Amino acid sequence: MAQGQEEQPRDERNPGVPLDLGWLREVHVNRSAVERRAATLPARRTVKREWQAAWLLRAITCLDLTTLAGDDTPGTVRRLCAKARHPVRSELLEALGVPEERIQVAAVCVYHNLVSVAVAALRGTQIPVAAVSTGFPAGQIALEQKLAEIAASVRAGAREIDVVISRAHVLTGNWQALYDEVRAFRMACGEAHMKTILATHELATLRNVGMASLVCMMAGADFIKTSTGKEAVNATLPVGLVMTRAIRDYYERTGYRVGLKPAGGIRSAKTALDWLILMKEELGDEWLNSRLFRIGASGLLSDIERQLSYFVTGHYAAAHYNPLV
Ligand SMILES: O=C[C@H](O)COP(=O)(O)O
Repeated sequence: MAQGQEEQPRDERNPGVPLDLGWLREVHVNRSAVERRAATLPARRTVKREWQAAWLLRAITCLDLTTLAGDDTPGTVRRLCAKARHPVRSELLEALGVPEERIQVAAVCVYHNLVSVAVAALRGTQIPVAAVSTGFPAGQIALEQKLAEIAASVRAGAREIDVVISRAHVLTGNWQALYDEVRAFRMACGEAHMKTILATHELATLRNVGMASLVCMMAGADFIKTSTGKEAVNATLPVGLVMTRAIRDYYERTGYRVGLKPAGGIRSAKTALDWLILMKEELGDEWLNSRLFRIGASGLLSDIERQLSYFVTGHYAAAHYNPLV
């Protein structure tokens, strides 16, 4: 944080700052150093067995429980919302001594046409609905349509909006265009929190990932998110490392904390723990909560529940006992 700058109150949103091209020019990424560090992260800090259940429950509270499939129906969204209300079987929580009301997912994430179904299904809970808007996943529609999608999602009750950036702005180095686009998204979101999806695998270089991360934060992103889940490669630790370093840099210079959301292909409890370790190592305990960390996943919860069951009973439950979420 710049000298003399006030500490950001914990709940204050990042308002964004003017685009600073000089700052972007300072971004350098040494790919092999990043890959080396990312490879050692999981090994550096294995979670002790007695803490594993607590870490897994923490991962659930940071989970954006997601369904983003072509065959989504109101019925599948309602089932997902029922799971969001009770992500872990009562008897497991009881055995772990954790009150049921303490464990809820962070959000339910759906396509924007299904927002109203999810909002209705989650009524009476604090769980927000997140909508993927702006021409998800490719973002290849006109800006006016993107803004209209955001507005429609907000009207339908989404309290969080996951937007995709135009990869072309990054690939052509048009940082002003990227800044203006994300700024317009943020204005359209209003009070809804905005997660900016970088689709990192389509940005060509890790330096581009670092620069795009900064531009999105300068334009007022509440979160930066790795992937849509639809790219050929989605959330990876090297990309996460570059993004957490950008978040740290942004915090040190502006005093504003921005969150990270890895998403796409995170299906095992072990991978979820790796991401928690990355956050702890790179950004500290301050970031280990749903205000600043989310995991976007459609198929992770069942493995976490399986591992919790193993922790409690000492053996894995038969497959037919595990939920299909
Ligand atoms: O934003 C979330 C992702 O689309 C989820 O991807 P996934 O289905 O690979 O877990």
